[in-house]
Amino acid sequence: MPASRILVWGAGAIGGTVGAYLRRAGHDITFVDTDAAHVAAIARDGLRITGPIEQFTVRAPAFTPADVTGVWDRIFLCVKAQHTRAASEALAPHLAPGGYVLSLQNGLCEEVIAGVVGPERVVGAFINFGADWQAPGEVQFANHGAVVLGETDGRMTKRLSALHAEMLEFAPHAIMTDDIHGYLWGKLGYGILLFAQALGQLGIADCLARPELLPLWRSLGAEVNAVAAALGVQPRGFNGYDPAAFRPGASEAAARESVVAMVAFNRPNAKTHSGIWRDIAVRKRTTEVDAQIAPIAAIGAKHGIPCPVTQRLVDMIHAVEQGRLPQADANLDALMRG
Ligand SMILES: NC(=O)C1=CN([C@@H]2O[C@H](COP(=O)(O)OP(=O)(O)OC[C@H]3O[C@@H](n4cnc5c(N)ncnc54)[C@H](OP(=O)(O)O)[C@@H]3O)[C@@H](O)[C@H]2O)C=CC1
Ligand SMILES: CC(C)(CO)C(=O)C(=O)O
Repeated sequence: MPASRILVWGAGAIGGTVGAYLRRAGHDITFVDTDAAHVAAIARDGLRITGPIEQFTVRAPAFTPADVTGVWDRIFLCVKAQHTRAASEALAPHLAPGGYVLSLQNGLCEEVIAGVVGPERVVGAFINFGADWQAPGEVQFANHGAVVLGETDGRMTKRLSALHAEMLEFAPHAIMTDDIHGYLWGKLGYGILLFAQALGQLGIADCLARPELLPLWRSLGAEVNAVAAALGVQPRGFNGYDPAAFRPGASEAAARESVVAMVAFNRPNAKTHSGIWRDIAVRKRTTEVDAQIAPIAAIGAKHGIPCPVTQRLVDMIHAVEQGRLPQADANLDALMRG
C-alpha cells in the first residue's frame, strides 16, 4: 500500500494509538497536541505504545497547534468531544480544499466539525477499542474493539474504501458502513452506561454485572433509544451491546442477556475503567458529559421525549466533577431510585 500523509490532531489515547500503528505500517504521520510536555516527549524520544497487546516506539514529528505548519489532505481528529469546535477551527487552515477530517471520537462530533470545515470534508467513525494516555510520550493500547468507518451521508465512496484499507493496518476487523449514525447512536447508548459507571469506583465489567442495577441500564438505554428513534436513527450494536434489548418495551431477559455479553467483552480488558471514570479519578478534569450526554436530553426535549434519568445522570456527573459528590458506587443506586 502506498504511504499516506496524515495529520493526527490530538495525540492522546486514540490518536496516539492509531497514529503509532499507521506510522509503524510506513505512513507519514505528524502529531499535533495541546499538551506541550507530551509533544516534546514524542518529538524527542518518539511515541511509546505500551500495554498487553504490543509494545513499540515510533518516531514521528510532533507539534503544538501554534507550531504546526503545512496543509494535509487528511486530518484525523482525536480530541475529547468538548474540544471539537476549538480543534476544528485550529486545524481548518491545515486542511486541503479537497481533503477531509476523520472524527475518531465518541459523541455526535461529525456535525460540529462539519459546521467548521463543511459537511463534504468530514468522514465519520465509531470506535470501541480501549486505550489510555499514561504519561508524556506514552499511550497504553489496552484492548481491541469495534472500528467502523462511514461517510456521514451514507455513500460508499472511493475515499472511504481507501481509508478503510489503511485502517485495516491498525484494526484488521474494521468495517465500512452506510449507516454511521446508527453506530454513533449505538455508542451513545453504550456510552451512557459508562457515564453511570463513572459515578462510582467499580470497573466497567464489575459495575455492569451488579444485578440490582439492571433497571438503571434499562431506563438509560430506553431513553437513548427513544431519542434516536425520534431522529429516525436505529442504533447499531457491537461488542455485546444490543440496542434492541434496551428499546422501550424490550424484555428484561433481553437486557440481561446483553449485559452479560457486555460484561464478557469488558472482563478481560486491561482498560478496566472508562475514559469518563479516568477523567475524574485519574486526570482530575471534567468529562465529555456536556458534549455527549446532555445533548441526548436536549434533543429529546425538542421532540417531546422526556429523559429524566439521563438528565439526573448529567447533574450527578457535574456534582462529582465539582467535588460536591464523592465518586462512590452508591451514586448509581441513588441515580436509579431518582
Ligand atoms: N480512550 C479510549 O479508550 C476511547 C476514547 N474514545 C473517544 O475518543 C476521543 C478521544 O479520547 P482520548 O484519546 O481518550 O482522549 P485523550 O485525552 O487521551 O487525548 C486527547 C488529546 O488531545 C489533546 N487536546 C485537547 N484539545 C486539543 C486541541 N484543541 N488541539 C489538539 N489537541 C488537543 C489533549 O490534551 P489535554 O489532555 O491536555 O487536554 C489530549 O492529549 C474522545 O471522544 C473519547 O470519548 C472512544 C473510544 C475509546
Ligand atoms: C471504555 C471505552 C473504551 C468503550 O469501551 C470508551 O469509549 C471510553 O473509555 O470512554
